[in-house]
Amino acid sequence: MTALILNDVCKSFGAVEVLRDINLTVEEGEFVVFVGPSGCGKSTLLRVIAGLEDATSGTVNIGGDVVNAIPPAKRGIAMVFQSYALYPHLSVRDNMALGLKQEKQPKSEIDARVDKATKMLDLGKYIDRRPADLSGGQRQRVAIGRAIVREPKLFLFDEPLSNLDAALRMNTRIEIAELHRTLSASMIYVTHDQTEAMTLADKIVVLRDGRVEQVGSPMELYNNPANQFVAGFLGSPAMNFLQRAPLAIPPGGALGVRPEHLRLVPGGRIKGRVSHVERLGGDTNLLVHTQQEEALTVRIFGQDDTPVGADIELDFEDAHAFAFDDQHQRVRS
Ligand SMILES: Nc1ncnc2c1ncn2[C@@H]1O[C@H](COP(=O)(O)OP(=O)(O)OP(=O)(O)O)[C@@H](O)[C@H]1O
Repeated sequence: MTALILNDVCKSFGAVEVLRDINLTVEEGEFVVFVGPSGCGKSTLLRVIAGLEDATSGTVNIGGDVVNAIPPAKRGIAMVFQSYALYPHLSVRDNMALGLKQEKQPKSEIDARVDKATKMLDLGKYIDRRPADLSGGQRQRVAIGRAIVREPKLFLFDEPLSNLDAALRMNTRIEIAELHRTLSASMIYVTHDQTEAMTLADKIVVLRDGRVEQVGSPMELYNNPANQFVAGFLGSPAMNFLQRAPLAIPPGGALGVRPEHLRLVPGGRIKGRVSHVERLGGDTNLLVHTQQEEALTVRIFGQDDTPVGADIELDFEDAHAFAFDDQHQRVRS
């Protein structure tokens, strides 16, 4: 059974079109990430799937049923928000159990599901605490636990890690990936963080201005971007785009080369001067001002002692370069 099918979903707020003709399928057990810049419509799309917003047109099909007219609580989904949305006066246990109590599930069933989620998320020590007595990461685990006990057909995550610091974000990201493996559940996850998208997704949906730019596995999008926007959005440091390139490109177009594909090579086709160096320990990023008056980034694996101001020569394998036309679409040779 397919977990979700969106057919021509549009959403406007008044005269403002926020989502345009979204078509998308999420297979059973798939982890799908919506990614895109701020304001592109990621959260609105998730809220339309959840039923927190109505689609202006188009259909939302969850687990085989068109749910446009069905309220959120009856859609078989569970949502985890950035803000946790826990009840402050309830304990961890009661926060997790509340939805099941409202569904009038028998007490033995509620206890069994809450115990299972508590073990899965290692929340045993905190079970009687209130949210105010938990860290941000623990609160988010409770919010995830509350979703798990519902045993939904589809999990929806709206930037769940945004309020956590970097180390905790990474740990919680790994926990979410493990959870997905354990539960084999269908999950949709919204983020503007491309690392989360790349590491968690079976399938990434890149959105821009309310439209789907490209859908594919992380490596498909990385290795085979359909256009300049996707090419520049995924990858850190971002892909370089050269207008005055050492290879033939369409008039008004650009040549994309990822920073890790540029090499310092005596006699290389690109000549420039190092304007800044970022030494990250494991990697070194050189910012280079080329003789063609373009700026680019070179990523060198490991430590490198090239100083600021050095004149350097760079090159890349032609197979690693992407050509884009003046409409920013990929040109395949
Ligand atoms: N209730 C609303 N009324 C009017 N406009 C809205 C409403 N909700 C969202 N928008 C607009 O819709 C657009 C998409 O917003 P949305 O929150 O879905 O973007 P997003 O991609 O999730 O952004 P972010 O990453 O910043 O959270 C924005 O321009 C926003 O201002």
